[in-house]
Amino acid sequence: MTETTCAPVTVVNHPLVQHKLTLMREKETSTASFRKLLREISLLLAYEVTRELPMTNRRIETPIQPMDAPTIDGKKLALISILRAGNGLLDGILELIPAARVGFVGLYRDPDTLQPVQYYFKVPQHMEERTTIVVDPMLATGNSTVAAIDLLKEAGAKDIRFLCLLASPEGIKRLQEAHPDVSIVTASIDSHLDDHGYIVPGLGDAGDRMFGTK
Ligand SMILES: O=P(O)(O)OC[C@H]1O[C@H](OP(=O)(O)OP(=O)(O)O)[C@H](O)[C@@H]1O
Ligand SMILES: O=c1cc[nH]c(=O)[nH]1
Ligand SMILES: [Mg+2]
Repeated sequence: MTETTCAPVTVVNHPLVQHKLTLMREKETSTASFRKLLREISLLLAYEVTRELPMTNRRIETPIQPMDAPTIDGKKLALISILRAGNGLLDGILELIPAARVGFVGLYRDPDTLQPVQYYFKVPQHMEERTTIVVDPMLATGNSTVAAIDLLKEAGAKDIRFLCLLASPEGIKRLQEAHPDVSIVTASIDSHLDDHGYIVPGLGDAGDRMFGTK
């Protein structure tokens, strides 16, 4: 029997990330602070998720002499946010790579079935030519991420990475079974899911905490 080899799962253990994540987990943290921390963490996680981006050389002139210098071709990158909470990770990465193309997959998780319900889909053209980074702070059951990546692959995407803040072991297993080619970057793999599909210890509902809804 042949075993499927999965793309790597990277946990970003950097002290700055872990410190900010602890502040985000605390239930007394305000909506304003939560949003600010998510933005700050997104800049740090962007460093890891963009590590293997393809580079090209561009001819430039330094004050001393011409050289072929490495650059990222931002236009070849597609950043895909899973609405709503994905936007909290998107903004920081977009600030670092402003030329990136941006898409949105609108999904919410039905609280009873824990199945994703799609309400929006808009992605850049020529997805097959791009490196795609999908962002959503929470990988819980994995149903939302798997559904989003199903849709992105139907749209042509091939080279896909997934960035989240918190992952559950169940969500990682589900994503790896459905899409073993997709690498995962996260700030933490938490303990398990509770009976309502929430990550334990987690941070609660990321979208509600970002936007002050409930
Ligand atoms: O792995 P899953 O079990 O599918 O759960 C994770 C999903 O749940 C949250 O979104 P939610 O449905 O709350 O929508 P929101 O971002 O609009 O709040 C989260 O941002 C993920 O998209
Ligand atoms: O713990 C969880 C699970 C799903 N969605 C969230 O926002 N948090
Ligand atoms: Mg939510």
